[in-house]
Amino acid sequence: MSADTHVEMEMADSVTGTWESDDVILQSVQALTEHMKLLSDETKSLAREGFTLRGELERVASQVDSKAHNLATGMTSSNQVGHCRLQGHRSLCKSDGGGECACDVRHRVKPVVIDQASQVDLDVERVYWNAGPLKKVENRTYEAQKLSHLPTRQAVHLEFSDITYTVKEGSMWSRKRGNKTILKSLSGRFSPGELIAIMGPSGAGKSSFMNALAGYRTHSMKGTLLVNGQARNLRQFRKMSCYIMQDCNLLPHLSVMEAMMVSANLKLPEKIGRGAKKIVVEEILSLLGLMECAHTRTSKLSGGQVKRLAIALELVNNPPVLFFDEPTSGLDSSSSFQCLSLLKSLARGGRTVICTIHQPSARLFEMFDQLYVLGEGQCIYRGTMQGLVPYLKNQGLICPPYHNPADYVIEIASGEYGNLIANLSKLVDEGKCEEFLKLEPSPHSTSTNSLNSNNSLTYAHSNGDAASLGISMATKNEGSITNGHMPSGAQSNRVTTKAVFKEANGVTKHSVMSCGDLDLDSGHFATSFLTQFSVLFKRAFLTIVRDQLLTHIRIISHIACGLLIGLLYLNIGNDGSKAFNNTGFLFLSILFLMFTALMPTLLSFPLEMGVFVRENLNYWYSIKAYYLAKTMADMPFQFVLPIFYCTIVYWMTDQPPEAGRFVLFIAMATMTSLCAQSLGLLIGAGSTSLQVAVFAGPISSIPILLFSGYFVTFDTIPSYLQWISYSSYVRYSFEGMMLTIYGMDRGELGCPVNTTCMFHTSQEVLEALDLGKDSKVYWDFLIMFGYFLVLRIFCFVVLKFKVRQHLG
Ligand SMILES: Nc1ncnc2c1ncn2[C@@H]1O[C@H](COP(=O)(O)OP(=O)(O)OP(=O)(O)O)[C@@H](O)[C@H]1O
Repeated sequence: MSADTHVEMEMADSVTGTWESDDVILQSVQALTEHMKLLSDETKSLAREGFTLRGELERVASQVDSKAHNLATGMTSSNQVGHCRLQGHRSLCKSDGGGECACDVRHRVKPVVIDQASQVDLDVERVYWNAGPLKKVENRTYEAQKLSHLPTRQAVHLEFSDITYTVKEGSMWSRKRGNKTILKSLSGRFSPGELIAIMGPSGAGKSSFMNALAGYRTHSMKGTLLVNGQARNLRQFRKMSCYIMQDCNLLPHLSVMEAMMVSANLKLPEKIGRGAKKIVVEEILSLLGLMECAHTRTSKLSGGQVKRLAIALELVNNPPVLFFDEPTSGLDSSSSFQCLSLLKSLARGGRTVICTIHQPSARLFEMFDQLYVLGEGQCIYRGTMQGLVPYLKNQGLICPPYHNPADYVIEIASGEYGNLIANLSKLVDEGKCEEFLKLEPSPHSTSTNSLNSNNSLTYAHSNGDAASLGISMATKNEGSITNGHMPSGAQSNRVTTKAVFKEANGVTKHSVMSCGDLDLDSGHFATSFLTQFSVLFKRAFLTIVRDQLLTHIRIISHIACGLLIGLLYLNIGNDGSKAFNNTGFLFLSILFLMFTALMPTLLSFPLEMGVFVRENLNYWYSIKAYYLAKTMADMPFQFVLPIFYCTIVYWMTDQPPEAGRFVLFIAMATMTSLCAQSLGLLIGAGSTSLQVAVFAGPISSIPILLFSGYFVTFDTIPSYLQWISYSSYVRYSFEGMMLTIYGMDRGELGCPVNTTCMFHTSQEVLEALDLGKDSKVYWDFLIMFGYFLVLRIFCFVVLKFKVRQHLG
């Protein structure tokens, strides 16, 4: 194949052509086969030498052996190795084993100039798919690296030095209050394309370290953190990275596809159409094995699926840096393996993948490329997974045979072999680990290896290949980003453009994003405030409609309790002998409306807080957009439900049959409900847990009810406590309702024959409850509206505070 070949594919569904053998590919396959055999021999000899994990190595050796054999067998049938001559152009399609070949072409690929070396690499990859025996091997790892429709991103190198994190210890009032240093002068470098594990015993500082790297603990953190050679800009960095927490908080009432579309609509630029976003979403879902449950509600997913969905949600905008806090926690060994395989393939795609891990099994441990081992907040080893055992051996710490090296290093970090942490940390500082920093091929990484033009075994991420994996790598070959410096503005776009063309040149990579679609360098959100609001409003509305607790039970209870209360106080509204009962009915109605608005909010909002914090920290949207959407989406229900209730009870209890009074009654009821819900939001946002919220909600209602003027009239309240009465919104609600029913010159009340009536006029009822002539319904309404606004503003401030707290 000559250099500078032009390749073009036409848009078509399925086309056939003539199959041709290709000597270049045959040569490449032969070379690859030799390498696989070599690898197999090396693995076998390692196993023979009694290297740790003997069984595992032998298994790998036999697998490599059989793959090499299969490949060699596939090669003997020359018609399976070659090119499809299609519509006058050479293309890379499947052979049917005979002279015909078929091609499923879905996209137009612009003509691109390709060089011979990269074409050889690509052809070899094709052979993996075309050669009969190998085609049967499902290789999700390989697939995971592609993510061809994701926006292209620049790879990110993280470099940190002298990271120190100190917290205040002891209570605020204690004399013994002092500082505790959790992270002690940590330095290192994390590169793209590698799966990095932060390991250490419990309390070693893994989470604190990752928080510091991710930018979630910045106030008490000291040290330098460079992103592609430049000081980290926190806003930019948060936009280009994502943090997947241990507890994957998801909204339970959305399906997997709906949740993904919300993510796509918020994280991808607005100019990208819905169809294109759907392609991105479907690609990620099928890659992560979630396509089968695309229409399943997230509450019905298994633990492993929840983890994968949490990853999928963040992958939408293809962040080049991924942080995972204990990604395997709560998963069985098989799901843990799958989860780490996925992370590894994401790393192989050019991403920088960093996870904390407690104590991985030998099988999981082997999957990591780089380790950063912590003990008491100090680094005791940093280097490759393979380098750990030799390094420790150099220090006189010999890992016993058949012992998991991960367990061994954790035992060392826990002090089981004496207090070695200070010494080991000193050795790391002296650079004794440096020789173990270089990544060497591991038996498990065969799927990510490819042949370069020199036919030497290299990692996929070590040259331009990474561009075809969705992330453009900052390597020596990349012109202006030679030194790992992140280019800005046009320069950045140029690099991305190059990557996109490389994709086109590649096999079937067609990013639906055009270059420059993603403005990574700005610290702004991907979408405008209006888009954020509309996406979040739709999501919140859908969630409320589907939420049985919040909506279905509330609708039923408003109707059922309305009927029950209506029957209990049937036809008493105009009876002068039952005026006290009628005031009881009004107060009971307020109580009912108050608690039916307060309790569901208290129960649901703290659970939603986790989702909000995660999404906000991962830079999906602004707090303002979320809060406004959440508040507005609930508004229709806050109007409709009191209308249901009031319509039933007002007429059943025979209140004055006047339209004006009826509308005012509904208005006061709605405002009561809104105030109660706002209080619920405030308590829910401010509470540290659901239990605290459920306790604090009803307790906070006690003074509000006590000072409402129903149990104790205003004049009876001691003067030094009367101010509390002004802060009780129920006081205004009750007063407003009383004035609505008995005020506005209602006149005489009915008095049945042969009955002694305590009250003959409505004015007498109002005076009995200290509701003087100067009380006005509209004032009560306005004060409640002000109360509602103040509570909502407080809630917003609390939400902001909570996010700040997380940012440390
Ligand atoms: N805000 C804080 N105030 C006081 N101590 C803290 C604070 N945050 C963390 N620590 C302490 O710092 C140490 C490291 O905590 P960290 O959560 O980072 O450990 P870890 O290695 O992630 O532990 P685990 O594996 O158990 O989650 C612990 O001893 C913890 O108690």
